[in-house]
Amino acid sequence: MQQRSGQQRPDQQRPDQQRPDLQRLEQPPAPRGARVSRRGLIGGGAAAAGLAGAFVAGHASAQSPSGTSAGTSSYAFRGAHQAGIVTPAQDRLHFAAFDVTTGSRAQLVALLRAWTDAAERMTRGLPAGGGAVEGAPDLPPDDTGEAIGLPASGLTITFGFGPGLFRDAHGRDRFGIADRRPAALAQLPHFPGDVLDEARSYGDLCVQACADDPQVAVHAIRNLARIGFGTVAVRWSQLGFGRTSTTSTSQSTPRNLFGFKDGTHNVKAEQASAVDEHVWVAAGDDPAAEWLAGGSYLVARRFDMAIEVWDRQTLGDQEDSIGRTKGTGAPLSGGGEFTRPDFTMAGSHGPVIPEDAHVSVVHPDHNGGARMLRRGYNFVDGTDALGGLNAGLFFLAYVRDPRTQFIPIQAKMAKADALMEYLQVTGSALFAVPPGAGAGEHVGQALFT
Ligand SMILES: C=CC1=C(C)c2cc3[nH]c(cc4nc(cc5[nH]c(cc1n2)c(C)c5CCC(=O)O)C(CCC(=O)O)=C4C)c(C)c3C=C
Ligand SMILES: [Fe+2]
Repeated sequence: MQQRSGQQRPDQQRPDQQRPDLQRLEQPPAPRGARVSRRGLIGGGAAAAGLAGAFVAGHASAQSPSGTSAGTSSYAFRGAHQAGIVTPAQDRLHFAAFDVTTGSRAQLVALLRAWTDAAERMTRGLPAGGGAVEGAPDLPPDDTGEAIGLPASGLTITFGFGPGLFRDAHGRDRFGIADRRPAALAQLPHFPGDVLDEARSYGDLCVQACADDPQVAVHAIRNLARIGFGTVAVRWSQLGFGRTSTTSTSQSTPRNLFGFKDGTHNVKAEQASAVDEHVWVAAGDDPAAEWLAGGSYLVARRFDMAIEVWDRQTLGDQEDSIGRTKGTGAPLSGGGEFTRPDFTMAGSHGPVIPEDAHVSVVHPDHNGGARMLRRGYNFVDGTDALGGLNAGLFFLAYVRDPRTQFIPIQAKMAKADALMEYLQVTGSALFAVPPGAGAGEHVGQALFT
């Protein structure tokens, strides 16, 4: 780590903000055999369910939910862009990468159609199919049932396509779409500090399910995996909690497991021109892949944190590694959380924000203006053999072009970022995220027509 500046830091100006507690709703028990939706079970019957459904269709959008509390809100599945990108980041994540196990293009397209239908239903708070308990007793139910009685919980389901969908490991065109592969969709390079586990990396398809209730997110992935049986197989999945980003100015900034506010200076939904410039692929960006216009690229990287080592560092060293104060998230050059960092301000041993501080290394001013929409989550996957936490940050970022917005910054981080001393990357993947599905379309339809 770079020499500490030793300078007294300017006062912190903004009080710390607390995240509001999740509101949970008390659910009445479901009458046995009743033919009502998940929403019906919480809303007092089928009439309420119908009303709620109409409200969803009429008013919800990917950014603006219908409903008033975290539990009952829902986001429209269909639209120009997929939900779950600029949508205010929900508190829980279940992310899954799938390998396609069929060689049949028709089966793959049928799966995308079935996934679209199920995703649209589940994001409205409905079962994945007709219902968990409404079907014939001699058939497996077409919904697994663990979300009966739970509201939509702000669920969004976002689909992506990995490089392997276009050509297999032997270079074969699997589904007649190889010539439509976006030029930027290749496996990410190996970065110094990557200790990749193949079983936590790559994938032909991905599904990001975000919700305010973990059971709703898990239910979504489980049912999509069930629907895909015989066509896809789960390659890996990751649970996350405590979003580590704000994607809307309406949200307070959460904290990562290093204890620092994360997501302060992010691309946010309300900044329409920044979203257009840095997140959405535009028509003409890639002539071979016009189907991706209105979509984005998703970088997924699992960062294991050396939590116990970090916890033994002094507060000053932790703050120097980040370049911001731990309390308010203000830059070390002073002001409040949203004050612009002054990288030229001198301390007694160099700049007051050290040159190897994370925010200095990754700041757009030091990276040709490159920005990204970060949407990561904390994870704790139990403890290791020594009793240390298997914990970290599941980094998710949406960019218009990973070759200019992610790869150079990650490469620079790997070489020059003080934070990397406490991080190891154990999983990595890149996906092209198609635009939103219009009425009657399945997700990714333009790629197959
Ligand atoms: C390659 C991109 C990035 C990776 C990988 C990354 C990992 C990572 N970041 C933190 C903690 C923080 N990051 C913060 C800001 C920040 N991070 C990136 C990029 C990557 N981070 C950017 C572009 C920014 C914004 C910089 C700016 O414009 O000012 C912050 C500060 C608060 C904030 O602005 O969000 C923290 C804290 C961890 C722990 C981590 C991997 C585990
Ligand atoms: Fe960061």
